[in-house]
Amino acid sequence: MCQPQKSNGILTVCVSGAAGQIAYSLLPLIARGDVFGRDQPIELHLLDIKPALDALHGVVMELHDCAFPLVRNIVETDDPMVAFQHADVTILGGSFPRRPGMERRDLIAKNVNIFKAQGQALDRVASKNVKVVVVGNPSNTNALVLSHYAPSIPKQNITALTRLDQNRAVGQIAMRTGVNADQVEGVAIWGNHSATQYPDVTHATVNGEPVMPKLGGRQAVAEEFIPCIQKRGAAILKARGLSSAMSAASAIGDHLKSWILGDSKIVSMAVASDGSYDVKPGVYFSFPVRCSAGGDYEIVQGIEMDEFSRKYVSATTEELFAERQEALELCAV
Ligand SMILES: NC(=O)c1ccc[n+]([C@@H]2O[C@H](COP(=O)([O-])OP(=O)(O)OC[C@H]3O[C@@H](n4cnc5c(N)ncnc54)[C@H](O)[C@@H]3O)[C@@H](O)[C@H]2O)c1
Ligand SMILES: O=C(O)C[C@H](O)C(=O)O
Repeated sequence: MCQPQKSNGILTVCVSGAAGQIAYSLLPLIARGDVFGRDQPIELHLLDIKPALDALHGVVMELHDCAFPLVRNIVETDDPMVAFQHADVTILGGSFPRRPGMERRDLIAKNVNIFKAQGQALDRVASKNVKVVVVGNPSNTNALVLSHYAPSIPKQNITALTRLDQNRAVGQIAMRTGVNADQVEGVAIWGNHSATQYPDVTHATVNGEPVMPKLGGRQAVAEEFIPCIQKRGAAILKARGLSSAMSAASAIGDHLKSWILGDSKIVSMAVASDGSYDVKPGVYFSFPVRCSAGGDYEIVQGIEMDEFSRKYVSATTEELFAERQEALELCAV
């Protein structure tokens, strides 16, 4: 069950980047009750930057036109202090996009400023029990910066989205083996939401049978399946001319539903590393987690990791610590 901070039982859900394309697919899912439950009334706090406020107002007009019974109030603003006020759940999609010629460091620099300001605002006005999912890229490192500037919010309440990568892996397995997606189990995403992520199928099954041979064995998985998932975002961008939005929104809904309402299945989320699987504390790293109702989760322990998997986990860990170093240097400026 959700535990709204407000005594009237209304859950305050903040969406940043609310005039953007992910929000356009996500807001109806939330407003209809598909994420937090069909009996959970909500107040929407929609945040975007000043130049996008007219577009945001158009989105709000459409939300009114949908006449969703669960939506009790809508706030539209360009001020994070207003948007995060009493927020129970915050979805952070607003970020600076990569432009041609930008180096990764430039992208991190632009986003450090955004997530610094948002972290400080969250720290001051959000519920101390707020649940945050960072979506804007580079999402794991943006989550780290946010957490750095929001010391009063427990680190475990801040997460970044890798459920899209998990869903992509499940979708590919289902397609390649000719089954429905719900017949696939045990896929895990490790590390960064980037091309170094490790979509791990070493323990995955289809109808209870190991997936690896069905995908053609380790070499085929290494040469075809893993790169397909790692580069799926770029492939969609190339095909659509826009980055993924419907699938991202659907994955955000899945992430929050598992986290807030609990899930009998193991799912992947980027969470604060705690030394599990030799990933030192200090980064937001995607692990397989088990979510219990009410917003608690734990990193699943004891998953056997062979040499094949260790190599990938080590590469994505290295990338995240390099991003951390760059971000913290920029924070110190
Ligand atoms: N983690 C994932 O799995 C995943 C998947 C897909 C997309 N993404 C990322 O999610 C982000 C949003 O994607 P989109 O397709 O909705 O982008 P979009 O460009 O359509 O929308 C982004 C919105 O954010 C707003 N914005 C920019 N700076 C802001 C700020 N400081 N505060 C509030 N709002 C701000 C923009 O005005 C815009 O309306 C991008 O960074 C994208 O790369 C992540
Ligand atoms: O927006 C992007 O760069 C791609 C996005 O993160 C995705 O995985 O689709």
